[in-house]
Amino acid sequence: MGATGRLLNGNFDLSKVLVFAGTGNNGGDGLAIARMLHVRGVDVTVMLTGAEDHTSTETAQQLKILHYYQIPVIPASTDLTGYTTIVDAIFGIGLDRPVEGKFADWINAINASSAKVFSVDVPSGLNADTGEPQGATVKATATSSFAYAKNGFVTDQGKQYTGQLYVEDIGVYLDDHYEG
Ligand SMILES: NC(=O)C1=CN([C@@H]2O[C@H](COP(=O)(O)OP(=O)(O)OC[C@H]3O[C@@H](n4cnc5c(N)ncnc54)[C@H](O)[C@@H]3O)[C@@H](O)[C@H]2O)[C@@H](O)CC1
Ligand SMILES: [K+]
Repeated sequence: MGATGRLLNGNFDLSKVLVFAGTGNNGGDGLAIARMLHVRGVDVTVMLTGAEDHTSTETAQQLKILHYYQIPVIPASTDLTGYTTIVDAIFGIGLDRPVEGKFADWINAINASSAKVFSVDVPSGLNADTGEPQGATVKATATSSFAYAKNGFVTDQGKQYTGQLYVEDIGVYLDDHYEG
């Protein structure tokens, strides 16, 4: 079952969903989830942490598709009133420095909201290798991790951030190798 399936499994109130997306590929995964929820009739809004013309190639492609579907894409904000589920797609394994400033404000707002939080690949702000928070870090209700459970998710500290952990098969494995 993919990440979207975890959201559709009945444990999340999907009356009004917010996808909080970064401009890297983790955000792109969030945008793909937004589209899949939209085509299933879910009311979904996307908040983007940066400018639309400063996204990764994959994320730019996903944005184009969202615009085709007329899914609302608005600037990131700390006003999260009314959302029943928040999909956290700000940072994944590309986190490379502590989370500060407006990113910390957004993550603190996500943690303070009454919505359930579903993290894409990694709870944003968590160092996936060590399980240590790098500044403000999302505390998820559940996390769908792609391909394998990161080392940091099995530490006592890491588990406090991932919530229920799912591992999604995306067709890549740790022992993949090529013989040529
Ligand atoms: N690598 C792979 O094989 C795959 C990656 N995928 C997705 O791609 C993600 C990784 O994507 P990326 O490498 O684009 O990285 P991310 O999307 O995790 O984040 C990278 C962006 O965040 C910025 N950033 C990092 N730390 C920051 C901080 N503390 N404050 C502000 N900005 C910060 C970086 O400058 C960069 O712009 C994975 O977590 C996963 O969701 C999946 O789509 C499947 C395959
Ligand atoms: K994330």
